Amino acid sequence: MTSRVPALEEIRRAPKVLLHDHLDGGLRPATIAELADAHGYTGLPESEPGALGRWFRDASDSGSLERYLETFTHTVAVMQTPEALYRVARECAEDLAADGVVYAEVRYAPEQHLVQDMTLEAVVEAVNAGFDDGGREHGVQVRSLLTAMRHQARSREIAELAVRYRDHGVAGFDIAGAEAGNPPTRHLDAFEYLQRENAHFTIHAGEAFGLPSIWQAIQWCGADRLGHGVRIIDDIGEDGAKLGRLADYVRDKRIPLEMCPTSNVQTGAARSIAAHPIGLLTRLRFRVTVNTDNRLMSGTSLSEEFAHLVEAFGYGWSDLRWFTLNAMKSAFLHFDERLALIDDVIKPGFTALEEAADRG
Ligand SMILES: O=c1[nH]cnc2c1ncn2[C@@H]1O[C@H](CO)[C@@H](O)[C@H]1O
Ligand SMILES: [Zn+2]
Repeated sequence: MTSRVPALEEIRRAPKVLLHDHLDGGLRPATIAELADAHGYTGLPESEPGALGRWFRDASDSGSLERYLETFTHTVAVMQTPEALYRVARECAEDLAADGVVYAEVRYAPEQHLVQDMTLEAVVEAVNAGFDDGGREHGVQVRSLLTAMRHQARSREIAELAVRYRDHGVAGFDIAGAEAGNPPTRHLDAFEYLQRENAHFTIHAGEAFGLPSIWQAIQWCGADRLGHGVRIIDDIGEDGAKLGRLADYVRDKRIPLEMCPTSNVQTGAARSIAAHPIGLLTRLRFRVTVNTDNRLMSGTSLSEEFAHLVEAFGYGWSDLRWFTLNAMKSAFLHFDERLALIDDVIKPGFTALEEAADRG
């Protein structure tokens, strides 16, 4: 039986789409502990998996993006060999499938995995193999997005890497890291190159910094989607009555917002889930998508993010279907492939759940 108010266990069965999830933010605590042991990494704050998982969540609850990002030192430290990357990617696919995700774009920064002299290509191939094998075994399609770190200077090189692997598991490009002081225009060269190559990219913008960052990402860099984009709210009147020119542009052009509610509460970009701009942006029919950001640091899953929104805003099955269709339409996948997933997987899956809810 399915209920009218979607319950967590039912949401898990819905065919979902995830566009914003970091590979190095989604490891299983037990895997971190085992890899640390195997590779002689002694820097972990806790050794027992349960305590380690709690440590990541608590340490990420600081209200500051910079402090949130410090926790990645530990996950990146244990992802420095092809075997470790393969395992982490394969388990990621397994965990997403267990949560009912049918299509995912998972991102990571290849330049952070070169400590033991792997080449950038070896990094990409190890992750791709993990996604392929895990995806095939558990029934989920996982593509990667290659991230360049915004405080570093390798974005052009990483953009070229993304183009080289565009037909081999890599769906696009992204920049991430501390936003304040590192505007997207620092990487204009990479974005202009990607545009010339007809390639897709998203930019973390409007998370820890406001409208200028979003404006640059769209109007200077040409981003297809916005990572977070929560601060677009600064260009919208209190009750949504009046949109500024940038907010109008984002809505008119249907620019997808990759929203990550729990992560935003942890980094201080929103006060609570109930106070998260996703409520207003959804009412105003921006192209909102729901995402996890970092399942480990936020102790979450896509189903749990949906369940939080159901609780805070009273969303029903039709809203969850709408978020999912928004995400699938916004994926960096060819149009015919998006359509096939919508027609063959997403719509029938949601219809079955909705019909069961009507009968129940
Ligand atoms: O919400 C976020 N905002 C900005 N950067 C992030 C966020 N989550 C993770 N990373 C950064 O992206 C890198 C590659 O995956 C991570 O190592 C982390 O530093
Ligand atoms: Zn992110």
